[in-house]
Amino acid sequence: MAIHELQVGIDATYQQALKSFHEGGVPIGACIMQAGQVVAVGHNHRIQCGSNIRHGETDCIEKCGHTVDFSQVTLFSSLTPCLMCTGAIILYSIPRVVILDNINIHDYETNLDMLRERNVEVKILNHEPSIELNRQFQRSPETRTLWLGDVGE
Ligand SMILES: O=c1cc[nH]c(=O)[nH]1
Repeated sequence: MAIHELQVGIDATYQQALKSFHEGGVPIGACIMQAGQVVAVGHNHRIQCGSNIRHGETDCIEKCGHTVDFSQVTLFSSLTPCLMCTGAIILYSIPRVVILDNINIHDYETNLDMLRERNVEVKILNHEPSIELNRQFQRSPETRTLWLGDVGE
């Protein structure tokens, strides 16, 4: 993926994370790109919809409906995918995943192993603004419980 396309994906994903944060939600965003274009964006809806399963990644996959050929896309996520999102990536045969923060999560390495075992290309960027947003949300006393509930710790 060309550098400018990568930047488009990073920006769209981070904007979704910020959007969720400004809505009072868990700040995890995602986007799906195909042939250099963003075809869907999504973010976590734990607070906004009281949802346990609309994570950034699953929300984004859901928004693709049945019209997107998942074999041609790259999914960006502002946090390493959880087990559920890893399952969805494998289920829909998404071939590439770009992760913006692999620092603020501790038990998800096995999810990355699972993706790689299925030949999913995993690119970890460690994008500072995403890391900082997640770090603050995880550490702040007002939002810590929310974070822990969402990441299943
Ligand atoms: O992968 C994850 C983990 C927690 N929350 C999300 O939105 N996505």
